[in-house]
Amino acid sequence: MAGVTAGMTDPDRIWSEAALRLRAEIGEGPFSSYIAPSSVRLDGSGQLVLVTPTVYARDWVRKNALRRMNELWLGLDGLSRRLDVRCRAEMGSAPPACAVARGDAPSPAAAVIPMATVAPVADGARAVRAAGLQERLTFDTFVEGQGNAFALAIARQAATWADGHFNPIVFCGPYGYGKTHLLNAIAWEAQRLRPDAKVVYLTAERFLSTFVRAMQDRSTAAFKESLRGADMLLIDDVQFVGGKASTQEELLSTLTALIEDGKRIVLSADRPPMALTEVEPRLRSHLASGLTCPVEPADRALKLAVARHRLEALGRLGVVSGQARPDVLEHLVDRTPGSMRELEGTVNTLAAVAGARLSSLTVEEVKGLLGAALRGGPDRRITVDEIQKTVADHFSLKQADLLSERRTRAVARPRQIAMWLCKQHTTRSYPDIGRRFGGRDHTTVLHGVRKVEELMAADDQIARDVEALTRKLRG
Ligand SMILES: Nc1ncnc2c1ncn2[C@@H]1O[C@H](COP(=O)(O)OP(=O)(O)OP(=O)(O)O)[C@@H](O)[C@H]1O
Repeated sequence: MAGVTAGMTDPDRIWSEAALRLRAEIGEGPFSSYIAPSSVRLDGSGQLVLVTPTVYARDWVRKNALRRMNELWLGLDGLSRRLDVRCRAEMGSAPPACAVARGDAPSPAAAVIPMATVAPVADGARAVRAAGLQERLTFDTFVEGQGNAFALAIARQAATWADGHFNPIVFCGPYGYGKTHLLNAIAWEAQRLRPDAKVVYLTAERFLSTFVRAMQDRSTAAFKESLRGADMLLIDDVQFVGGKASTQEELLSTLTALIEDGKRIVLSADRPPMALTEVEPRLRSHLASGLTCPVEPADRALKLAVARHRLEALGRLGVVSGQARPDVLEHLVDRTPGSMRELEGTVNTLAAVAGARLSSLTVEEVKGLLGAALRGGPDRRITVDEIQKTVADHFSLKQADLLSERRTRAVARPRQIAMWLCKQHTTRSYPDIGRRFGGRDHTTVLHGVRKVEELMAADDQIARDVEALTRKLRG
């Protein structure tokens, strides 16, 4: 995990690193067929795009690698940009990303990202370890506040491998307030303190998909071995194993084996373990047997501190210069409803539009620059009901259609969009959203949210619908 620079901005370097990891994960065959012949470029609107040689390759990437590629990219990119994928015929003669993203004049001679120089594939163990860890998420970048002070203290302690470590430690709390950040920070720090230890971080979804693939390939022994050799195992969003009996069983036996061997387990979930009703009781009680550590939603003071911190980090990367005025920061925070994730989005947008002018910007100018992005008032809460009504109205449906069993695309797609909006604009968990959509399972919601994320990158009409709905909801 060592040797990678935190918060890079040069698309060349980000892509070399992201591609290296992707190659280790998807294997040499698909990588050399679909990814290696592709290059990262900027389109006319400043969007970073992976350009594939053919339509077939584009569709393959979209279906099999885009999501993961974006996770890897986001983990490395100091500007939190996302990658789209298009085929060469759709792009015309867009310039290579490296020149434009740095703000240089686009140079026709600038090379596309040289895939041939991607370093050799990492060994399997390293790939498991590094998969999904984000360079930016360390203790240095985590801001302490009232709602997270206890969690931060426990996380720091866990990272030191101190004796008396509760096993497992479960960080729990609503979406977007720093659980993933803490798990990443623990993993980086623990690995820094004991470079020879095997620190394994993965999301529960990754646990699930890797396990399912291992069952299909009849390679579960290798899967078990890769996890059971861990000195510290961190699993993020553990609620997502709910409902899958064999995966839960596998997780339970992994946890028991590691705990018996005195290895460290750190998990995160959107609720306290005993409230994870979709998780099998034996696993649930194992999860609850260590220390449950809440990560509370941030108050205004913490949000202000995080916004300031983020702008300072962007300043160090040369994206902005100077500091924002305190009233500008307050305006930003008060007009950005939702979690830290939404706040980071607004801060990034401000940084991108303000650049060198940041310190001189007034609230009025920020309103002018970010108008549409900042319409949410300080006390405005968007509800699931409101989202359902707005979406139904937008697509000329009835609210009841969204809650019904109907699966035709004309109903299913708006339903998925409504689910995605609920995840973005409310603090409700996946199971909670599922219940509000006619008692659907949380995996259906997760699938819907993912689908919309994929479609937004691939389908302009969906992106426009989502944008229009977001505008309507923000009022
Ligand atoms: N205290 C904090 N200091 C700095 N950044 C923070 C803090 N809390 C959250 N963030 C940032 O907010 C974003 C969302 O946080 P994170 O992904 O850790 O949330 P989460 O609780 O894991 O959400 P989910 O349940 O969806 O996984 C991240 O980019 C993270 O760096």
